[in-house]
Amino acid sequence: MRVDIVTIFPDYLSPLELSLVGRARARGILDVHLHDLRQWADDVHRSVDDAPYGGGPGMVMRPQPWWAALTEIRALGAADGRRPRIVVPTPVGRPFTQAYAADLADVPWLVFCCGRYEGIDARVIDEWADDEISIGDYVLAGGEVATLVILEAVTRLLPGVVGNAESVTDDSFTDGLLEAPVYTRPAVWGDREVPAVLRSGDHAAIGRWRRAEALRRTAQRRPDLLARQDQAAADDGSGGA
Ligand SMILES: O[C@H]1NC=Nc2ccccc21
Repeated sequence: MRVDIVTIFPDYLSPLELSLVGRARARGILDVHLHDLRQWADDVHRSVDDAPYGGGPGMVMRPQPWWAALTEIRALGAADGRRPRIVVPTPVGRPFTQAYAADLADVPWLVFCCGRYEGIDARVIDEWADDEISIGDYVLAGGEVATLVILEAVTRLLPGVVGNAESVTDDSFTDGLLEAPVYTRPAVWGDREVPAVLRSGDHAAIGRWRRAEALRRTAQRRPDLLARQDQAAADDGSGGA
């Protein structure tokens, strides 16, 4: 997978050199290219923002640098007919979910546009954005952190990135439930003991315990996920969660 990221703060993306994504890059599974938006700004001050029409607080990112940047990046694929899927992380986007990550993991070339200020001129979004994605209902200062979140979730789904393929399929949200609690040695820590069933060696009982804990946790913390499960079950006629 090729990923291009356009930002006015390239250093903000340096975590992509570390850990899971860093290893995927070192192994050639992911090919990341960072671009400083300012290199395309057409004025001597390299300005990327301006006052919003209609007034209001803050500044808006100008169309010209984005248009030039995305035109040049898209042209990289012209020779061999490749076209990127252009993603704009934004608070007004579609919610990012595990299913959305799985969708993006199948795309050979992603381009992330990191907005700052009050956002990017709407004409850029209208013309160029294939996806507008929100990572949650809270306010960040820009799209860089959201791009890191989206890229980590997508990268771990790429073949060969996560050693134990099972840990990708049975983690939270993949089966629609929150994961059960996890434990490791020692068996007793202070006055707290690991649930005996997990040390019983009875894998059927362990599976039942984990499922019950996942359902209990999900009902307690994310009843919305259970409702989604029940609706999905109703749609395909099978039993509830
Ligand atoms: O405000 C944030 N909420 C959710 N997603 C975002 C993506 C880019 C910029 C800002 C946000």
